[in-house]
Amino acid sequence: MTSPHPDLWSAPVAVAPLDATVAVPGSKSLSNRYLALAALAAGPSTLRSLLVSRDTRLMASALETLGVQVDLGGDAVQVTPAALRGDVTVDCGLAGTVMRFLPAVAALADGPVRFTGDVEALARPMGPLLQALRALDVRVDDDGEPGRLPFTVHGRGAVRGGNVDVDASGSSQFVSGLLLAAARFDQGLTVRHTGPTLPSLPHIEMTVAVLRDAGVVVDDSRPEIWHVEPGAVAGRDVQVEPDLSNAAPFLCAAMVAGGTVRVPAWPASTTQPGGLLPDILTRMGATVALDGDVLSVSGTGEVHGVDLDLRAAGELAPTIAALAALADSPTRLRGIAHLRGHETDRLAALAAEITRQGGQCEQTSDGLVVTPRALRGGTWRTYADHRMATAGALVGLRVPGVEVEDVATTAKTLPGFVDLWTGMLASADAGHVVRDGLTAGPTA
Ligand SMILES: O=C(O)C1=C[C@@H](OP(=O)(O)O)[C@@H](O)[C@H](O)C1
Ligand SMILES: C=C(OP(=O)(O)O)C(=O)O
Repeated sequence: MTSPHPDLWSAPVAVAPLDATVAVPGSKSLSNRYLALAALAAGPSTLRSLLVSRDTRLMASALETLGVQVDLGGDAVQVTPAALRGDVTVDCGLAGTVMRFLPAVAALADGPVRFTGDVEALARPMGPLLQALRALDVRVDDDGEPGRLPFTVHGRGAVRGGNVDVDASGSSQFVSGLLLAAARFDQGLTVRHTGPTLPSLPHIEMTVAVLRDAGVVVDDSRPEIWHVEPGAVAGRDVQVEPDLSNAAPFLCAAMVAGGTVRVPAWPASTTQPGGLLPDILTRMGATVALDGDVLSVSGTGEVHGVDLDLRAAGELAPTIAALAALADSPTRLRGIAHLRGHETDRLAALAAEITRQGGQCEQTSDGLVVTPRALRGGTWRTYADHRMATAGALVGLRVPGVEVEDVATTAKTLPGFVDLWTGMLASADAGHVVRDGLTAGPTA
């Protein structure tokens, strides 16, 4: 869609019920875990259907900078581990999975590793992770404001490990980032969460599952305590699941426009928080069915409000909030105070943009209340946040005149978003699968 303003994308309005099958590229969270772990493994890995997006390219480049060989070309990504070298700089961009997963890896390098990132990344919380590393006798220098990017981790080739406390109420990634490297610490590691709330538990369970699949022994039998035994990480040949959080706006499109959207290769079981979508969307009025490995969501255009604790799946909040703005009753989203430290302050951003369209959306201490109102269209700002962009596209399906600012920000996790979205609107299925052609290897 063209817009009179070069930085604005005119979100297309749905003019007929949808009938589309959309192949969503690989999971960002799984892709970056597999990459980081493959770099620490005892042998090479083959990663199939890995997501190729800004966040995974940043991870791959960072690992290459540290001396690991990562071949992103071809049908499958090959990773050949090596001794990690220091005296390098890692660009984290805006990727939480890079800025939180690689500091503990960098502690195993043979010299200083400086971490930098986008200007928006400088606001994201890092303190509890850096404190935990210091408690493990890893030297970390603040190169700017304490507890934020940029900082330098002084790798010494080895980390003692042992026990460490971390307050992960700001991000589950602090726990995941410690656990991912822990098998390579001399004594392994026991991590205990000390904060008042723990967001995104499925993402921690994902870390544990990925470690176990690589032969690492993890004890997670005690609540909010994880123990990783020291030992070798096995190189692996893995198939990456599609990104279920990125599937969310497409599935929600069927609810807004009416009709059906199908996503193939839906996993039978998953640690991705998007696994909660069938239940959430059913509560909001969708008809959801799993036929083999194809998830289909059908809607009538009628959407119901919900009262939802999204603590486990905060990543879904922008999509659900946009959907809620088009509902027939109010929605309350709870348990997501930590979204204030995501790509942007997502609670403020969602409240501002829904309000700018004529809607009503108020922040609470730990979430949002969305009260549906007739929307009028207008500029939808995105604040460098990929999920704000896809949320704007969803609103635009129903509301004429929504102009999404910097839709290119979707490249963080879904570079083919605009083509997939317009392909979904153009498709009258007949077995045709809308895909982006960017993912390494087959997606379905
Ligand atoms: O570990 C991961 O892959 C992620 C964990 C979550 O982070 P928070 O716990 O900071 O919300 C999630 O929101 C993010 O998109 C990905
Ligand atoms: C919070 C997110 O990303 P990150 O991995 O950068 O934290 C997200 O993708 O919604």
